[in-house]
Parts: sequence; structure tokens; C-alpha cells
Amino acid sequence: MHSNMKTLLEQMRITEMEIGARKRLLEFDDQDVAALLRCRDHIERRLDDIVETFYGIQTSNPDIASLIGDSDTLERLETAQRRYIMDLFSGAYDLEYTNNRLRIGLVHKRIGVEPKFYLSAVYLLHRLLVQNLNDTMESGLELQRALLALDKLIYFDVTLVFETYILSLVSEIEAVKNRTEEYARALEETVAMRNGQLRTDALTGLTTRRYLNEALQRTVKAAQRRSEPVSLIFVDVDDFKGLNDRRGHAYGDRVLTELGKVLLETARGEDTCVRYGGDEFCVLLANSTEEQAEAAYCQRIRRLLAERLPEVSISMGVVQTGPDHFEDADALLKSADRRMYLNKSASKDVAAG
Ligand SMILES: Nc1nc2c(ncn2[C@@H]2O[C@H](COP(=O)(O)OP(=O)(O)OP(=O)(O)O)[C@@H](O)[C@H]2O)c(=O)[nH]1
Repeated sequence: MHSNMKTLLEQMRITEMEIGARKRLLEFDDQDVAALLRCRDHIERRLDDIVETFYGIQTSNPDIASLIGDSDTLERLETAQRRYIMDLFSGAYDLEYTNNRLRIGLVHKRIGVEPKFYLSAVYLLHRLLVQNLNDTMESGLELQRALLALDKLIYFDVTLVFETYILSLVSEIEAVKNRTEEYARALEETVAMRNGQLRTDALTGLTTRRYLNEALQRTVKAAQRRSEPVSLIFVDVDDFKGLNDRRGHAYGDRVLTELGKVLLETARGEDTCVRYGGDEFCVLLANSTEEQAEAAYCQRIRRLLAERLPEVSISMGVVQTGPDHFEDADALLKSADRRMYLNKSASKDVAAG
């Protein structure tokens, strides 16, 4: 058996047993085989005539004519049609016969022959065969048997052709489904990547301002449940523009990165360190009063920074909310920023003497 033939039959799960079962469903038996075989010579004598009439009628329909296309294709189709007609009366309705019908189904689907055209062609061929058998055979039981057997065999073939249509459609749908899933996965990855970039500041690795509000709400809610205070530190580098101008932008970046590290090292797991924008940072401290934030955090931040970047100074503003009354996120941010600004102004005044 040819290997392609094996796969097509395997794909359709058609075995000798399955063919037998299908024949039984249509009550197609040895008597039918014999009846068809007896017609063989009659049909063979009229073969050219039948095929010519068939394609004469088919090509008179402009839709079918355009499906067929050129005269080479027509010739190939005529040859295939001759073979098929002789197959119908060959008496051998086995795996090879079945595979040929499956192949016809696939070819029809591939070149876009719609079921209505396929079925009308089957109808036409059936009509021409019946007409020729009526003309050439004596009327009687034998002819009746042959016509009934032909009906059964054509049902057998049409079923196979339609099953390949369906199989082919299902695999097209599967392919589209796979492509859609692939596209959705790629899209999800892109979105996840973008979200990741937005959630984390690329330079310092701290949380971005976009997620500060989310963190504030989460921390304040937890603090409300536990009646704990929350503190927010607003941090701003002094004269960062001057540092950038004097020492270059790359140095400025290093200052921001180092400050980010210091903030992270100082904070605990439940705290949130945010790059608010430019040279401004926030640290959100869970379960911390303003005094604790000043004493434990602000001092440590200053000490670490002095060790690592002695030429850089920062200003900080600390505010507390809770445990009895909690301010909303915006108000908390505004007052921390104001405190930082007041502290910065005070130290500028001191520096100015
Ligand atoms: N190197 C570097 N510079 C940045 C970055 N983002 C913002 N800047 C610069 O940071 C500077 C912030 O300047 P200002 O807002 O005037 O603040 P300042 O110079 O620190 O002044 P004061 O806050 O009054 O001390 C601007 O010159 C920005 O261009 C960054 O990612 N890297």
C-alpha cells in the first residue's frame, strides 16, 4: 500500500473492518457487487459518451466552468472521471477504492469546490449512468438490482467525500485556533513586560510613582485593620541639577542608583520604596510613627549616604497618619512634600548664613 494512502485512511480511521461496517449500514452485499459487475461492459462501451455529456453539461454552468479553468485541467478531470466510472463497476470496493474517494474529497476541498457543486455533479453522473443502463440493458430484475446497487455505492462514496471535507475544515479551524492562541500568548507577554517596566523604575529598581497610590492604599488599609500608624518619608536630592551640570549626567544617574540602594537597604520587607520622579523618592513605612521614622530611618539613610556619597546631601520630610484617623493618599503625599520643602529651605537658609 502507498504510504500517503495509509495516512489518509489512518487519519479517517478507516480499516477493512470499517469498510465492511459501512457497507452493512447501506445493505451493500455480494449481490450488489455482482449486479454492478454485470453492468461493466455496457458502461465501458458508453464511457466516452457519458464523460463527454457530463462535462458538456457541467461546463455550461459559468461557475463550474470557472472552477475547472483551462482545457488541461478539463482533460485531467475527464481521465479521472473515466477511471471513477469504471471503478464503480469494478466489483472491488476495498481499501484502495475507499482511499481514492477520500483523495477526491480532499482535492475538491482544496480547490474550493463547494458541496452544492459536488452534489450536483454526483446527481448528474448518477442520472447519466441510470439513463445509459436503462438504454442498454433489458428491463427486469437484473437492471433493478444494478440500479439499487449503484445508489448504495454512490451513497458510500458521498459519505467518504463529505467526511474528508469535514476533516479538512476541522484542521483549518484547529490551525486558526493555534495561530490565535499563539498571538494571544505573545500579546500577554508584551503586556506583562510593559507592566513590569512600569511597575519598576529602570534606573533604580524601585517601585514607580504609578504604583505608589496602590501601595499607599494597601498599607493604609492594613494599618486601619490593625490600628497601627503609617509614616511617609519624602526624599529629594539637594541641588541635583547642579550635580548633573558639574559632574555630568552619568554621575547624576549613579547618585540616583546609590540613593535607591540606600533606601532599599534601610527599609524592611513590608515598606515600599518609590522613585517618585527625577531626584524625588518616597518611602512608605508600615507600623511606624513619625518619631520612629525620623530616628530609625532618616538617620540611617543619612549615615549610609554620607559613607557612600559624601558630596551629596538630601532633604527629607516625614508625616504620619493613623492609628486613629487616616488621611487619604493625596493629602499624605502633599504634606510630606511640604515638610521636605520646608526642611530644604531651612537648610538652604543655614547654608546662606
Ligand atoms: N542624571 C539624571 N538626572 C535626572 C534624571 N531625572 C531627572 N533629572 C534631572 O534632575 C534635575 C532635578 O532638578 P530640580 O528639580 O531643579 O531639583 P534640584 O536641582 O535638586 O533642586 P532642589 O530640589 O531645589 O535642590 C533636573 O535637572 C533633571 O534634568 C535622571 O534619571 N538622571
